[in-house]
Amino acid sequence: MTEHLVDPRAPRDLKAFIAGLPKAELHVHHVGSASPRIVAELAARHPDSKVPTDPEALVDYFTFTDFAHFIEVYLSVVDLIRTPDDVRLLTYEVARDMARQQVRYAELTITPFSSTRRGIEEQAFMDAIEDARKAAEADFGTVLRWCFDIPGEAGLEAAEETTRLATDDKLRPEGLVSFGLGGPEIGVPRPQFKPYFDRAIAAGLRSVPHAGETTGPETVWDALTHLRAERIGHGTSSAQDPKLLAHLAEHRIPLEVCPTSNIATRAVRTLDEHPIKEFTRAGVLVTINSDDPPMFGTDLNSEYAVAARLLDLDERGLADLAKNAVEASFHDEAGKGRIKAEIDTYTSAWLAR
Ligand SMILES: O=C(O)c1cccc(C(=O)CC[C@H]2O[C@@H](n3cnc4c(=O)[nH]cnc43)[C@H](O)[C@@H]2O)c1
Ligand SMILES: [Zn+2]
Repeated sequence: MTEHLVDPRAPRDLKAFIAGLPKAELHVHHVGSASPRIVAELAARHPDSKVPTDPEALVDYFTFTDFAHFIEVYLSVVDLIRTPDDVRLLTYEVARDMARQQVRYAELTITPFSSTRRGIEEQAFMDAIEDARKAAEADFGTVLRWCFDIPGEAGLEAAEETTRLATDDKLRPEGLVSFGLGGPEIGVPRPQFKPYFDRAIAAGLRSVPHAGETTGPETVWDALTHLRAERIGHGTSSAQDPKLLAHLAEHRIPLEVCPTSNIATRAVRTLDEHPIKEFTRAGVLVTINSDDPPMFGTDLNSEYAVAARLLDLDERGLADLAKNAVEASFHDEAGKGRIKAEIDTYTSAWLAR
């Protein structure tokens, strides 16, 4: 599956290099990572769902007219996750798919509000993700960490619930490192979430809201000013504001760039028009991510191949890109050092062949 998804325009050797390159992923959604294999298994458990299980039909189902349509389809897949065992299966199998792509570390964005409001008991939800996290690390060697995000469109009730789940000492899972804000941006101003981000940050979580995916650069400024963002999810429209690009570069605020996602949700018209090159030219730290890979017909390896083409990168350039993600992650310093050393060893061995 991974092989045919890699950008067919990337030189063949570069594809093989990417496939073996140790990687970290910082922007990837839990439910949005459910592969056709996982969706089929969940749908078999809950046959009343309208989500097709046939992979051919899924390709059509995962073709979006706009961002609102994407969220509608996304929530129909959320409806397939009904029990703690569904949560565990999804999480563990997503880690298996990541390990196949040599992902050593991933921060998975989870929306606990969507699950608890659908009736999954909160402690059982936390136990399921933690159980899967530990099993995935033991079985596949992939380290998982969590970002709990507020589904902004669901309002302040969702913000309150997400903050409570993320900061309650008894509930808060060990793997939780960050706090986010997802869903549509239009009509969902960032500043209203300041009190919730303040509480999450006070509890030791890092701030990583989505911003500038479907609205302009002012949303990115809001995320920086009001939500004290340490990284920006997407930040695509930052390219429209040179002062903002300079600020991101100066303050080393990384962007979590997800090129194919931006095309699939029609935030950007074509890959060739994607502003990633403007980001690197301005000195902004760019990380490459897949967002909701099966829904967008991609995977992390394909996104690296896209980046190689758009940024004209060779193997060393790709290795630097992979190291950017490790550097921008919230992994501990020892863990970061191990993955960066592995990237260097792999790259040197590849180039010495
Ligand atoms: O769960 C609900 O009942 C609910 C009610 C109202 C609104 C929502 C949402 O807006 C959920 C959004 C959902 O989308 C996830 N997501 C996945 N990919 C992206 C992305 O590229 N940009 C923004 N959000 C994204 C997000 O994590 C939320 O889980 C839910
Ligand atoms: Zn996202």
